[in-house]
Amino acid sequence: MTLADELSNPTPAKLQVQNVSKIYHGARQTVHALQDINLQVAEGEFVCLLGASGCGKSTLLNLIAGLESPTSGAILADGQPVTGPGRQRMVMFQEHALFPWLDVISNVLFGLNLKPGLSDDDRKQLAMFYLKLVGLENFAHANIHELSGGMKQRVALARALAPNPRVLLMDEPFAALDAMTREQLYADLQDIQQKRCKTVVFVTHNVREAVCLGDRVLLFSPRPGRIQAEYVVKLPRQRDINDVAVAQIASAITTELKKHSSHSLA
Ligand SMILES: Nc1ncnc2c1ncn2[C@@H]1O[C@H](COP(=O)(O)OP(=O)(O)OP(=O)(O)O)[C@@H](O)[C@H]1O
Repeated sequence: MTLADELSNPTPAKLQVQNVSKIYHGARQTVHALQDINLQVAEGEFVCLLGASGCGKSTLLNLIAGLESPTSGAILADGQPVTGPGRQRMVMFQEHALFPWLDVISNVLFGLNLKPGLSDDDRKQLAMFYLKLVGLENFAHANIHELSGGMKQRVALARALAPNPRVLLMDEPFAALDAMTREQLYADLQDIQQKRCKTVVFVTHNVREAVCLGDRVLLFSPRPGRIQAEYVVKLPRQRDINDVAVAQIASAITTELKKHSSHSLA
């Protein structure tokens, strides 16, 4: 590679979404879920996808995860086309999706099955490391049904983190939790993301949540989903969702949203 090539080819973004459209052909109707989405996410960046219900946020997340394929366009991770799920891109959903017949540590160990070359003892130590990171080291052998909703989401977070993915794809992971539990998880997630340098794409329809967490907030238009506006949030971390500065930016975004959408957002 020549110097000119080097200069004209900066390090590729961690994630690239290039002219992506997604159309679902159902038995009764065709849904144009996404249209001409272009997006670059840098390594270590926290990007929030914000928009009303049905505007295609989860669809985009699933495409980035490799769980679905775009109708047109391409998705690249580390410069390589995404053709299916990979252990560098772990997904966390609103519902914890834990295995109820396994205890807490076994659920986290399940995530480690994706990681080759480790002894059983290494895996157990790693699982305990991640349980400690999410504050559940004393619940390693608890049954899933013994945990609160917030604790279940913490186990799901530990399971997603355990294979040490570079990218976390989170689809409204805290939506079902009470406000206080959510606030604690906002703090923990920011801490983990910064310390472990994760790239995060986070779907939400909660404007304050997006501003509290995101380095960038991408506002989606209603169907077909397009990126309608982009907000760079320059507030220092750790951010608190109750900060006045967070509320002010959220309020400006909400005003913008109301201009373009008849749907209401939190
Ligand atoms: N597998 C599918 N088959 C057919 N249509 C689908 C499928 N998945 C999503 N859709 C449609 O695509 C559109 C976008 O859905 P998507 O779930 O991505 O929106 P969303 O912004 O994440 O919504 P919400 O905030 O309610 O989760 C919706 O109209 C939905 O009905």
